[in-house]
Amino acid sequence: MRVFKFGGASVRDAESVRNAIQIIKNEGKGPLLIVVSAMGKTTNAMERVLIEVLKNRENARAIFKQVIDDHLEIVNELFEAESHIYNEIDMLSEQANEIIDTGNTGKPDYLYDQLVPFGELLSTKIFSEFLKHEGVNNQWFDARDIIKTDYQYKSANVDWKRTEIQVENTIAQFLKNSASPFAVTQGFIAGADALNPTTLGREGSDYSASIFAFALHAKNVTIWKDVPGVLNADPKHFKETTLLDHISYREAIELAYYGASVIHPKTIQPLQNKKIPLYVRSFKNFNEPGTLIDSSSNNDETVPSFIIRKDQRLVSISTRDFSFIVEDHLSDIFEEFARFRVKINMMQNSAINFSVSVDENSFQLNELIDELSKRYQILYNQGLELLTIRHFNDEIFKKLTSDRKILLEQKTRNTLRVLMR
Ligand SMILES: Nc1ncnc2c1ncn2[C@@H]1O[C@H](COP(=O)(O)OP(=O)(O)O)[C@@H](O)[C@H]1O
Ligand SMILES: N[C@@H](CC(=O)OP(=O)(O)O)C(=O)O
Repeated sequence: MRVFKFGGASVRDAESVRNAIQIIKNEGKGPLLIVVSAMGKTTNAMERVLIEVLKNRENARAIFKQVIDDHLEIVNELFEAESHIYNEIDMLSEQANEIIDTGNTGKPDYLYDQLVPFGELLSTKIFSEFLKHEGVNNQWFDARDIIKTDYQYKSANVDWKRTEIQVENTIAQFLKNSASPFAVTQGFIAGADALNPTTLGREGSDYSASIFAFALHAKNVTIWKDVPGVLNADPKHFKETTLLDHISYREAIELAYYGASVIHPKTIQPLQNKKIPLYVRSFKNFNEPGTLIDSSSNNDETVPSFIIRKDQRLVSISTRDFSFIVEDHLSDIFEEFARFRVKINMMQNSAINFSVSVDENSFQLNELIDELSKRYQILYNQGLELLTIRHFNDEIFKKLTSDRKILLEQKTRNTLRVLMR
């Protein structure tokens, strides 16, 4: 049993959908679960719909209509006019419009999880139908009924026991018994119960693929990307990059955690727990082997890797009365970060000061700072970059930081991190 995951870029238009189907046909045999994200930038558009539902319903309807029109444009290129897919899209459109019309009473995060999943529902209906159209019979599954979570809307936590039971009773049974063992489902979306859908956090479809693989005891997982595999740096920031053809789970989880956005950071743990290999491969050059991630760490240290997080804010939190920053203060400060859900990318403390680097666009950052300002003196620097180098050497470090002003620096045996202007 294998799992494939196609992200937004790999299904962003009719040609990409055709290409993805070609990959499935090329790679051949089932049993195969195919996890698909929303097409292109649909999730961003659905987030705009949500913002407007809370402000101006007419605008919300107009933005959602554009989402539907964009999907219909793709459908028109893929299917004949009498295809059943048009009814499916009408049905989804009606359901979403009903939420748009009635749904601004709940809390925003709850409403988010009601509405934003329509991106994935639309893409998977189209994908599954076109796969059939191209001769690969398959079954569509609604991940909201299968991946079970708690009620933490927008970044729900998986309930592994319930999820394993649901996967076994649905997708696993189907894949074991079907003459054409191909299943299609959504990434990113899940459900707390039958009436309350949830989502796993932005870009969470890689994680979905790994949850399904865990529950299915899959032989391996392949995530198809617009890059040749995991590179030693993001090609959007670095001109010259090297493919990491084989790295360990440990190396992959570190790279993802520091911000190598090619893999969602939560993806690795479930796979590592069951020793399921993960392949990251190019959907453009789908005959290339890409990157293999498994238990072997033999090649981890051969190439230095670079990760840049832009738009960082360094927040310095000091006691007002010159008392030491000790455990009481730290636990108070961490509690506030957790309450406002602001993620710390780097931290350092001194006698009376605790400094953290956070993403400038963290959702409730200003609210957090207002709260902390009631008890501490807060200073900050904006417009910074956080550079992480795995397996660094002095020459590389000097080259990348020579003309920069460094505000914070941390070094461990394998990792060097600098926050700089
Ligand atoms: N170390 C890295 N290696 C490869 N790609 C990286 C790396 N770091 C960041 N990326 C970026 O990740 C992108 C692919 O991930 P993403 O856009 O999330 O895929 P999808 O949404 O299709 O699943 C690439 O286009 C690339 O710019
Ligand atoms: N569609 C969701 C989930 C996801 O993972 O998408 P992608 O695989 O395109 O990053 C998002 O954009 O956040």
